Amino acid sequence: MKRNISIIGVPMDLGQMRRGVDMGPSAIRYAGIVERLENLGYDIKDLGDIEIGQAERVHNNPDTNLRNLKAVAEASETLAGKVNDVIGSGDFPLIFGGDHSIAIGTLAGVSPHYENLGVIWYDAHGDLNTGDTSPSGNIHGMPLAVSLGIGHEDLTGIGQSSPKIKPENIVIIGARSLDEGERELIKEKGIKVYTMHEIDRLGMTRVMEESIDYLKGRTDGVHLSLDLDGLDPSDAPGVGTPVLGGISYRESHLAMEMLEESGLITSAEFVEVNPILDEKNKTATVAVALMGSLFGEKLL
Ligand SMILES: NC(=[NH2+])NCCC[C@H](N)C(=O)O
Ligand SMILES: [Mn+2]
Ligand SMILES: [Mn+2]
Repeated sequence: MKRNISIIGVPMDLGQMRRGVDMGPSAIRYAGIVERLENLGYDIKDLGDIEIGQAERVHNNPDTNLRNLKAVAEASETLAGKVNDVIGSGDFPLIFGGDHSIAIGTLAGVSPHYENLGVIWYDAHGDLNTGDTSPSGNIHGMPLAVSLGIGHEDLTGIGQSSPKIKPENIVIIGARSLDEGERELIKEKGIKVYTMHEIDRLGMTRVMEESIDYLKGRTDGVHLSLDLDGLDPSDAPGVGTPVLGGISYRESHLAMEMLEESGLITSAEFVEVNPILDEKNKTATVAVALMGSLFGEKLL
């Protein structure tokens, strides 16, 4: 892992309807992320939060089924530029959400730097909806589709080119809630998914070994997009769309440690921490602990 990390906070809550997820970046900082990483010997630059337009927090647009499209698209463009600059400067970009719609901007900023960008999508959901398939109109359920070049052009058109990633370079881990259109897309594109079924059956060790092996051979950089709702709600209660039966805290630590050992990860984001829904900042604290493991924290 690179020794210099630049942090970008994205207080985005327009990709979904629950208030409070815009306070995620503050909660993660309050839980001590900077000191935690500095203690591991990293040089941290906290670039602060990007500004989110509060413009039209509205009802759904019936033509597109995309809530707050304009404001989400603008923030994504800004984030893409910042992430692009961070990688250009040689630093490791570490992004704090905010809801998962921010991955549209993150991946738009990361992708120009790699021929074959890999993505690990650690999430209860596929986030593979479009306006046509989404049951909610919430853009946080769409970023992975957008990054594949599927969806509204105001979103797929962000950054320098589209698509940002190829379907064969994606691994989804922790899925247990997929909409019909998402299931179809996964089959059509042959996206590799480890659902909770595989995690139960194979164990997290094997899931991560296989994921790492799979991505190692075909990618020249791997982005980790970790939605805290990938974890079980008992370990990460402060999320807007919790789904029972998730990945445990322990399994998640193991996953982060194995990623660290692999040396594969070149950028990362931690999203969907919602302090209003949380219990004493537990979810932000879990996020910080997982980042500790991802960046090499060891007991002995
Ligand atoms: N990033 C997330 N938490 N996404 C949840 C998405 C839920 C549902 N699939 C939807 O499209 O609305
Ligand atoms: Mn999710
Ligand atoms: Mn998600």
